[in-house]
Amino acid sequence: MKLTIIKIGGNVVDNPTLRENFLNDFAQIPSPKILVHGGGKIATQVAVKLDVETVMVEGRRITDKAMLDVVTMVYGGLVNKTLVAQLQSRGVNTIGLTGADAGVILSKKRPVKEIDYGFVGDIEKVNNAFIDSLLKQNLVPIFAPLTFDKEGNMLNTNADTQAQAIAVAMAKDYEVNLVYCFEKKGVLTDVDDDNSVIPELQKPYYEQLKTDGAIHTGMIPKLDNAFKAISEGVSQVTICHAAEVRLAVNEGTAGTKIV
Ligand SMILES: Nc1ncnc2c1ncn2[C@@H]1O[C@H](COP(=O)(O)OP(=O)(O)O)[C@@H](O)[C@H]1O
Ligand SMILES: CC(=O)N[C@@H](CCC(=O)OP(=O)(O)O)C(=O)O
Repeated sequence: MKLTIIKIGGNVVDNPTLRENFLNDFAQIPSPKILVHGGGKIATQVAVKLDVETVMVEGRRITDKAMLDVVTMVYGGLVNKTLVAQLQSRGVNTIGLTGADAGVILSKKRPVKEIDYGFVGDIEKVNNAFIDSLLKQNLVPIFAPLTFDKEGNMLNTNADTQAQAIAVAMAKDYEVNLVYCFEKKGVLTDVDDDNSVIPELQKPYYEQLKTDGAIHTGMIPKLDNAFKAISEGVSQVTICHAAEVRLAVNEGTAGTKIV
């Protein structure tokens, strides 16, 4: 059986037009389906208001106790519950979850090496049977990028990684189609030119573009996760513009396909 897993990033969540159109499209995608959201941009804005400094290293947020409080409020509360309500109004029976709810995504606090990331979690286990039980009740799970550990901590977890881990876990029982939606038309050879979409991306070309500096910043962890998903049993992985999500899901003709 097919399962569609869509990830949306902070630039989509934070843009009213993009978000509204995306939610209309998401509502039309056949179930079973899962939504994973980010929200890094909103967390940074709220942190400014609360006088908490944002530090990012290689696309990951250094999460001290004050920042953990911010991301728990923003991802687990504001963003997650707003998306739940907005999809409910479109007739989609959503249930919003962090990884701590029902113990669905267990993590380990990232060990301190050269860098102390603070309360950042590396995923150890996804309870795919629990997620499956939600899907079998015709619910649509919406995951916030938060996990938990056995010591009672909430942990901040990159949303691209969370989507990959959920997709890999669900691939045991489903033919999973994982779609990363963001604000560009796909993986580009020139990041400033939306007409330079790479239709199909293989690992060697990715490595070359990375070396050349054409692929950088947030696209690197996204692609590392995309290739991991494909190598661990996910049937299809696409990176595309949020406005093209239905094309990507229904026709497989939008954005960049990872092969
Ligand atoms: N070759 C590339 N093609 C497209 N985007 C790229 C590329 N290289 C770097 N990027 C950057 O990666 C960003 C996407 O990563 P990120 O900001 O983490 O997305 P999200 O928040 O949606 O997960 C784009 O906004 C773009 O600035
Ligand atoms: C550990 C870590 O970096 N977590 C991310 C989680 C949010 C996220 O991934 O949001 P986007 O998809 O919008 O980038 C962060 O706090 O920024």
